[in-house]
Amino acid sequence: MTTAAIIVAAGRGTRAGGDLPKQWQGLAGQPVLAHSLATFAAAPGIDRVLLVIHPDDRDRALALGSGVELVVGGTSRDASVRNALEALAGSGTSRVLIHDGARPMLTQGLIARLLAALDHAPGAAPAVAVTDALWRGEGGKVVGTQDRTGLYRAQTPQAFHYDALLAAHRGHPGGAADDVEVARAHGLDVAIVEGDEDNLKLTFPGDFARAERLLKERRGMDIRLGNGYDVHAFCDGDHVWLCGVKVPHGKGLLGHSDADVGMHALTDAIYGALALGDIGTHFPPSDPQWKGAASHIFLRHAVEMIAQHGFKLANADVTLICERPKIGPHAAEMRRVLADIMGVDVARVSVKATTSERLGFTGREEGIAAVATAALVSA
Ligand SMILES: Nc1ccn([C@@H]2O[C@H](COP(=O)(O)OP(=O)(O)OP(=O)(O)O)[C@@H](O)[C@H]2O)c(=O)n1
Ligand SMILES: C[C@](O)(CO)[C@H](O)COP(=O)(O)O
Repeated sequence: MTTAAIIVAAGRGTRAGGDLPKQWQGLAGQPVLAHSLATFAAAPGIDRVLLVIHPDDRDRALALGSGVELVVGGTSRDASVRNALEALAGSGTSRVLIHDGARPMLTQGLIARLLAALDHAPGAAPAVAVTDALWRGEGGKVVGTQDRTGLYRAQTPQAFHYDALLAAHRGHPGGAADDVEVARAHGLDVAIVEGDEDNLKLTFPGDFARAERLLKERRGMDIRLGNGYDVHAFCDGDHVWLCGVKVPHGKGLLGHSDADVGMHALTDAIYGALALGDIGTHFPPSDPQWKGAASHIFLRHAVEMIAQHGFKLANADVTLICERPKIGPHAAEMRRVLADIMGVDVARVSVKATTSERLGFTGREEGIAAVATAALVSA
């Protein structure tokens, strides 16, 4: 039995506003769509995932990574679903789950309930019973009440036997609100499965804040720790750059960039906490544009990555290892500069130093080493 998930994401999200269609806007550090894609990708019983996109969004969709099959959508939701169903024709698909890309909060539990329900019905869809009183309104006044008995709020994913839903779509004139409407027009029974109050559809701008709150609650506290280590050799010169501060010294530090060993270690600690490689991954030394570059460019990039991945910096600790120059007189300024670049309170940034008791390359004053730790917490 082959089961495909179809995520419809070809709409323009006009009611939600924003610079991008709602399904491509950021939510907890990722595009909205990435949340439901990840849930389907990890769900037992789901064999394929098709993402239905607007032609303008192809590059964004490709950037989501491999494993997702792209289908171009139509000018209405039901046309978008139909395109994906047709793309599956002849593939041996037996069951399909149709999901709004604008509903990032779906759970594997809901997917499992729907698949189980398909054993007993050609269609199954989640819904939440209406619990509030219902009114009719006119001109800002209540003009009547509506019996709420037997009323439900429809959600997605909506699950069907594939052949039956394809036939239903082929026979439908268009204009349906959802696939349950299309299926019922074709005479299919659709079982109501317990929905999830949190499985909201992002429709208006305010819905993003609610989804963000719910996702944070669901994830709980996530803590990431990274370490960084760097060494630069001394060369001729009259100053060194350490943690963003120009320190007068009888030698300079040799490096492709400004050789700020402390800032490099800190930058690598942040990349490490996010499992994003190191400075060389993002700013290859083979690339001449980074020759002599100020290291705050690297640190700023790493800090941008923190926010993009849904974290914030809890604290950072840098230790410089050298006999000279003496760091103590500059440590407060170094902390201030680093905190400023990272946009955090200076109390969250520590810079300290140690000698290596004249042992090793730092003891022989051949160079300076630095180690750093960065702790990130979910934002
Ligand atoms: N031509 C369309 C229209 C809608 N959808 C998708 O259907 C889902 C539910 O639709 P809705 O919330 O109405 O999204 P939009 O049409 O994008 O929103 P709006 O009506 O505010 O423009 C969304 O994931 C949307 O991307 C689609 O794939 N193709
Ligand atoms: C399919 C749906 O999500 C069910 O609630 C909904 O009908 C689609 O969104 P729209 O706002 O009605 O276009």
